[in-house]
Amino acid sequence: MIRFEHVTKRYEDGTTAVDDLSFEVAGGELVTLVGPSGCGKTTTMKMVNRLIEPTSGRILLDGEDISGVDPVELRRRIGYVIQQVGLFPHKTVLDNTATVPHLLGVKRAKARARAAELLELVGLDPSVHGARYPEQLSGGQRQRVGVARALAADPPVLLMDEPFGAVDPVVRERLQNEFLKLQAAVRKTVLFVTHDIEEAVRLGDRIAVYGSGRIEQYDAPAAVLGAPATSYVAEFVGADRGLKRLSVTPIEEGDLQQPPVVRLDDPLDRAAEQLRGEGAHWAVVLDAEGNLHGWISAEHTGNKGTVRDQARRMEAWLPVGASLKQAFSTMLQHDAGWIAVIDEDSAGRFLGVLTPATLHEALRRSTTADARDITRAEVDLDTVTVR
Ligand SMILES: Nc1ncnc2c1ncn2[C@@H]1O[C@H](COP(=O)(O)OP(=O)(O)OP(=O)(O)O)[C@@H](O)[C@H]1O
Repeated sequence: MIRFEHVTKRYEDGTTAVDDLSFEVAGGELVTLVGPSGCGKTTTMKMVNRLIEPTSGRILLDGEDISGVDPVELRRRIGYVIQQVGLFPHKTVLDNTATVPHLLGVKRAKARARAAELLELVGLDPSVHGARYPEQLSGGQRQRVGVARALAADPPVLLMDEPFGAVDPVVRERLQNEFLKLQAAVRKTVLFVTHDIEEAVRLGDRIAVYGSGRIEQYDAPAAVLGAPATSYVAEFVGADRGLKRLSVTPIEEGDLQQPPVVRLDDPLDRAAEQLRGEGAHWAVVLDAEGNLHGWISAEHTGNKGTVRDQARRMEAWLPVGASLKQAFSTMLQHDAGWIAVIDEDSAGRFLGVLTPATLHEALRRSTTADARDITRAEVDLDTVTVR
């Protein structure tokens, strides 16, 4: 979708801001450009909508060399969100959002109706916030309007330059979560500049870690954190990268162990026999549909009655796809040696359990070490020791 081919930008004073850059962003992908100040992120981004022209090399949008596209026409296909949102102070929020469609020739009433939809999409109530002026909004609300406005012409590509940089960390995290939900729905091709590795990891399908004018590593967040390509990247992502990786690695079905399972209506003596046979101290209890009910300890089996009489409710569970960080945190919160994992999409069907050992394995898997021919011993798990 967006392709950089040997792109270099040298400013007139001789500064090489971007040096022979080649990379590609797939359609519908969210790529974060992350790196220290002055490493060329903004220059990279501004070359995509021709606010800056490359010194050499080509940029292709959907296979078309953008140097031959009229900049105004090009920018209609590209939404642009910046930190200082750039809203018109004398226009209401609704009119700010409706500006682009209106400029594109959409009738005023229709443009405003679309603007109201977009405000709702970014979590603002058009009937409350629509009539306000930008100065009557909080910083976080202004950023939301900036995103709504960038989406107004429904462009396939979004460029976002530190869009959440000016708000406090709590609002920032909320905006990030909202944006991820929005992106799951609208699936734009996004280039997102940030100098914050946490933000890059949280939002990006892939991350481009910039050194000076060059990309040092371009990969999925888990891989950048798990197997930094250079010592520069390792230092940039931080010594706690193992912990960061927990938050970007989802629980997958293949990570799970299958413990002994009994049903609510099984007689207790049969459950006791089963657990003895398997040498287990506990079993997961499922209802007749295979959904998670709870668990039972071996010492509570063997009497008269059914499993239902002795089963305990299961507090420590998560849906498949939740992050390993949530899994770890749930284990700690419930002081549990294992947690149950269910499929929320099929009414809570039990899939298996995650233990500290399988969590550790899942974290190793997340580096895709095997695919890269990296031996497991080289995959560094220095900061997360799960015993
Ligand atoms: N118009 C310009 N003329 C000369 N040098 C420039 C110009 N714009 C940017 N630079 C230089 O190019 C380099 C890259 O700048 P750029 O703004 O792309 O970095 P950045 O990674 O986005 O930084 P930041 O995170 O601070 O915004 C820097 O050394 C900067 O000083």
